[in-house]
Amino acid sequence: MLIDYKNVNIYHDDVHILNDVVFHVDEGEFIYIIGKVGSGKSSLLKTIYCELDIESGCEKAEVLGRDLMKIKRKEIPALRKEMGIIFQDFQLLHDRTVEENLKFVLKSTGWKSKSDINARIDEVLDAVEMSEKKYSMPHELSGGEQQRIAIARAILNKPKIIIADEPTGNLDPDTANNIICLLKQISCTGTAIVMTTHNISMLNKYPGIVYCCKDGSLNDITKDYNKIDLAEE
Ligand SMILES: Nc1ncnc2c1ncn2[C@@H]1O[C@H](COP(=O)(O)OP(=O)(O)OP(=O)(O)O)[C@@H](O)[C@H]1O
Repeated sequence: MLIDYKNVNIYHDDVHILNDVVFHVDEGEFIYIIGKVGSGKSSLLKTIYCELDIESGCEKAEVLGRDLMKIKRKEIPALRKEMGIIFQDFQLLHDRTVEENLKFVLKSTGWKSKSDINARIDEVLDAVEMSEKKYSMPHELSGGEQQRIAIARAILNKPKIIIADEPTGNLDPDTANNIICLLKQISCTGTAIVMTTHNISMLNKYPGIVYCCKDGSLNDITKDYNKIDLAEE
């Protein structure tokens, strides 16, 4: 199991955000986290990549074999290296080309060989169908293209999990559709995708496991998500 949370409590300072969270992720799973604004979706994701601490006393909080209640600060970069993280606002470096954005990540995660670096960059750009934009600057790309590059960056180190916080939040419906389709294809290669979204129409189009944050709880609603009024979420 890649993520194993049992009765995890999530706080911001003293404010309780989610109670008794039970959350599991296995290889290749495609997981949506839905819920209203402020319901705790991003907070849950932040615990997974250790931006938000999990306090001791929970039953189990494991990500990629690490116990998040015991993990040390210095161990966090190695854990993050094993996951890809994608944000709504892409977060590319705007002072350099697409190729240099990708090279920067590879070099800072220990890649040394120039030929390996170049080959991996070509592979990921091909995977997201952006080979032609290798030498473009981020500002020369559309929002959807920038998100594709952010996905290329996230898969550089062949992560076991991709965490995506509203990856289609800034995109028009067609472009959003393409991005979810791309993430779905990536999940078919064995990488688990955990994604927050307000884009409920995708849930039918690209089925997956659906969790909902509501009233301080996280519930697996996969079996009945189309029976509840998702227009509210
Ligand atoms: N850094 C912070 N410090 C204190 N409280 C925070 C912090 N970040 C978020 N919160 C609070 O935690 C709650 C959950 O926020 P979170 O961002 O997880 O919600 P969300 O479901 O992701 O919302 P959205 O759909 O708007 O992204 C909100 O009440 C928010 O105000």
